[in-house]
Amino acid sequence: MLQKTVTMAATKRVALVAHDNKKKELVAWCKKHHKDLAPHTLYGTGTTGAVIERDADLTINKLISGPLGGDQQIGALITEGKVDFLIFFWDPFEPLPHDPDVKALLRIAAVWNIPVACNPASADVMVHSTLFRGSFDRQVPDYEGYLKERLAN
Ligand SMILES: O=C(CO)COP(=O)(O)O
Repeated sequence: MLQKTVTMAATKRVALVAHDNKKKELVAWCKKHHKDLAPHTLYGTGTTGAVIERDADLTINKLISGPLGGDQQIGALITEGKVDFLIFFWDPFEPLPHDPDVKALLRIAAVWNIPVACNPASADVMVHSTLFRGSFDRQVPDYEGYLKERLAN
């Protein structure tokens, strides 16, 4: 796959998502990192976003609730180049009716080389990294090049 480089701005776009059994853990993590998160643009699936706003006092651009398509909305934002980091505390113990959407979000994050944190430890590493705090270059699929190649065949 052809790749191109994008440079992330100092203000990051961070998507926050947690399954029901993980929401308390994510809220606690958001409170702990309030200062790290507050300057950035934050997105969240519907319930996660509302709970973070209510309990961690952060402003979240709230999408629709996960089981109704919120994971897919975050995936769409990723393909549009509008998300830089994904913090997704998914539940490793419980199958969910929208498991295909969860899998699709994790897949599209891998396709677009999005840093993903799935638990508090990996999210700690993420926000403490110099890459989160400064600007950084990331390789992403070169869609125009990809399309040109597909049309030539
Ligand atoms: O189900 C989710 C992610 O798969 C999260 O959705 P809610 O934030 O609406 O609970």
